[in-house]
Amino acid sequence: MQQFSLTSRSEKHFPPAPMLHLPVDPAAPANANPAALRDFLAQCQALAAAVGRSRLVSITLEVPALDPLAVLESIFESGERHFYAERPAENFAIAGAEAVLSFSASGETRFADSRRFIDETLADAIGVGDQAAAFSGPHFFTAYSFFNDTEPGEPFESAGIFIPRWQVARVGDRTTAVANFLVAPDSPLDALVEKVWRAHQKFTRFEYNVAGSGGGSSGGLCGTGDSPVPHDPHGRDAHATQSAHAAPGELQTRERAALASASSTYRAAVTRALELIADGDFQKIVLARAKDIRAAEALHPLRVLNGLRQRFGDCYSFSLANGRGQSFIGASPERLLRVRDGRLLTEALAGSARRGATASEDAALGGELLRNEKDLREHRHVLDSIVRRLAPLGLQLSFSEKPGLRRLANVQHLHTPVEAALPPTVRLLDALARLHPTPAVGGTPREAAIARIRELEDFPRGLYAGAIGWIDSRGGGEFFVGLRTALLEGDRARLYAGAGIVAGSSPEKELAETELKFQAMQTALLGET
Ligand SMILES: C=C(O[C@@H]1C=C(C(=O)O)C=C[C@H]1O)C(=O)O
Repeated sequence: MQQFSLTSRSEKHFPPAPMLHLPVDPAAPANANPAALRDFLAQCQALAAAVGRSRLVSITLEVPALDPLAVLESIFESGERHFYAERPAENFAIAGAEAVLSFSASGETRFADSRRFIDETLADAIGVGDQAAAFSGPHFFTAYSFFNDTEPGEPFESAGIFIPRWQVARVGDRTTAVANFLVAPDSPLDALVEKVWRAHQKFTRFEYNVAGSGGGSSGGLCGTGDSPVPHDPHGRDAHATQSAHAAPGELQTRERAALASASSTYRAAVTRALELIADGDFQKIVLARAKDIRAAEALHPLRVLNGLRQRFGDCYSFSLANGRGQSFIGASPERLLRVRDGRLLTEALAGSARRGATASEDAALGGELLRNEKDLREHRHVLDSIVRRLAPLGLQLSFSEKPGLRRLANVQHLHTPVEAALPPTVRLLDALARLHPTPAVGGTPREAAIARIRELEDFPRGLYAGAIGWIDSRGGGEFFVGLRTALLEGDRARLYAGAGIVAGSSPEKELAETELKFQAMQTALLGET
């Protein structure tokens, strides 16, 4: 794997140089053999020699139907990076693993630096295969933490990007496989041919590994019974621990005390935020909690994910592994941004209520939410911010004046989709840099609220409420917000949930809302709670 450094060999090219495509059909019988592959790679090597540096080569192939999650689970190794995202209601899933090229950045320039890395990588990339196929070509799997900077020792960088060695994606009933590799002017050609040919064979006749996919479980309760002291991946005291060796609902006394104290810490933070709102420091702030739990055995991120994708069909079920044994998983309801065919899609999602047990209770709760002045105000802050932040880019946004409802298995939200044509001069990352973090997860005014989040929360957010997604070689891509999530390491999980606070919010109700939001992940990790 190569780590990219910003050497600025090319000045900012605008618009970016398109990726070079060679007119070779890798699926044609004449090409699908090692000798033809060798010729092709020799050609790539000549192109690498011409510029005096390695070139990223990306081969796209349509393959027989595959489930990308099953492929990733079959090949899963905890020492490798991976990215997985699926939204069943939109009928797509994408998986990628093993970094061929990676990049990280931090601070306020992280979006601009990422853009430069992507442009420079694509300027040197060579692609073959069906470019019209969905998810063809190299993809930049990307994660931005909530804050511009992360704290030392956090498992994910403040901006982390990788291009996977292999990628499998499904849209409807079509599956594409992409192999990416670097060809250096002096790469040993035979070894390269062998490696790429093996990958080709593997994905055209993929066999799932049903028995041993890495051990661990998607849940189960802890049986070790000793210390409920949380393992804290960030080296701080955790908010609350649910060491789940007790049956759900039967918390030990110490655990109950820890949960009660976490609850009162949260209520106190909300009360303080309400004072700051009354003082005019800001109008909205989103305050979150972290909850640490422990399972009976190692938690396998992809097995947990299988439960999430089944229960939350209209969310992004995702897993991001850092290759050092930690993964960040979730079922996020919130699209931050999608860019496709010159159109940008984003949304305001804020204002929450529980689901009802019956159709009439559910409809009544939804109706109340749609009329609730406090929730509508909370929602409006997000919509206004999206409009304010995107307007300077010259976007003409269209959205409806009144929000609708997004109904998830455990909770319902006020929802307003926002759409615009993207001017050719505006890039996905320009829009993302302006949108993130929206007041759905930060606050308004942005800077004043965000500064207080660090003060009022006593755990690092990391990727919680961050921006996670991918960018393709044509400038399209999709990002969602890191919500309804957990950070997994071995048998430990840290769950995150927050709620928007505005004048009129009640500490008790906000606490209940975070419990509701924890539920999705807690159930996926430990079974019914
Ligand atoms: C902050 C979270 O969710 C966000 C906050 C919401 C709210 O305050 O009503 C609703 C949806 C999300 O935008 C979370 O899930 O942790």
